[in-house]
Amino acid sequence: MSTPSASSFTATPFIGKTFGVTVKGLTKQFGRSTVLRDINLEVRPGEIFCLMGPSGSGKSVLLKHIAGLERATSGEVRIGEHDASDPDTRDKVHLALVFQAGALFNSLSVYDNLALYPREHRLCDEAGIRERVMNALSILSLEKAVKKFPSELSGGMKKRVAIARALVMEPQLLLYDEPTSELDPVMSATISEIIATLREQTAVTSIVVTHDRSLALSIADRIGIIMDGRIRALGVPDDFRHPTDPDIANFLSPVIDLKNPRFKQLENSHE
Ligand SMILES: Nc1ncnc2c1ncn2[C@@H]1O[C@H](COP(=O)(O)OP(=O)(O)OP(=O)(O)O)[C@@H](O)[C@H]1O
Repeated sequence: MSTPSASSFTATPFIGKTFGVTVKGLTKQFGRSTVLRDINLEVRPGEIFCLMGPSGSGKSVLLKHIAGLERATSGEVRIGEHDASDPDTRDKVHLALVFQAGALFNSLSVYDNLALYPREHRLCDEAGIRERVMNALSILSLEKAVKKFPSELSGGMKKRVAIARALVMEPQLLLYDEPTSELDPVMSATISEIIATLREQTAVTSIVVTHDRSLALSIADRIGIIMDGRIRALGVPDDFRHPTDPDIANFLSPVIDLKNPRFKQLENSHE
């Protein structure tokens, strides 16, 4: 299988304008549970910002607010000068999401998965759609997969198709939710390289929710760590190589203690 590398593809710069994201005093409650607590954050135009944190800490909920898929209990999210929760913002900002599971339609070929958005939004005629789709597939070295169906693809190829589908939308803001989950280290490194190269070549602002420490340390301009609904640490990758905060250190390099009584409890729960 051919895997793309930074040097093996060239992206056409899509759209000159790119947007930053401002999160101000964002709090989100679901019923009685407070999931985000007074989040303040600035993602700069053209930046790769990696958002990390333990499971359940609120990363995906924050990403959904940026995508306009959740309404804040209080506070606000702005994309450039536009309110992220205003449905009209989607007409003004080309925003694309790369979801955890790839979210491809199994009944559609790779080509039709990519063509769906421009067809539904009547962005151009079929010849224009073909050009966009083939350009995105070539950027991700996926030309040979054009007629395949998602069930015929490996996990890494599905992630690349999901990124290609996002590119067809000519995004000015790209939101990735766990782009390397369930991938082996080589494919994870390839996806990281693709995210970095796309940003380099198209200047797209990229927000990446990830558990992948090596992805964040290798490609992020800045990293934010969210714990219990709050931004607990914010900095450049070098700040996180030898963290002094014990909670951050333990999150990034957990020490596994097999004598921990929790393991005994887990064992007993399976008896
Ligand atoms: N629609 C919802 N209704 C109620 N609770 C929700 C809803 N969406 C998320 N939550 C809760 O909000 C909390 C944070 O969820 P979120 O998906 O943001 O976590 P996460 O940090 O992305 O976790 P993971 O790394 O496991 O994906 C969780 O306790 C989750 O159960």
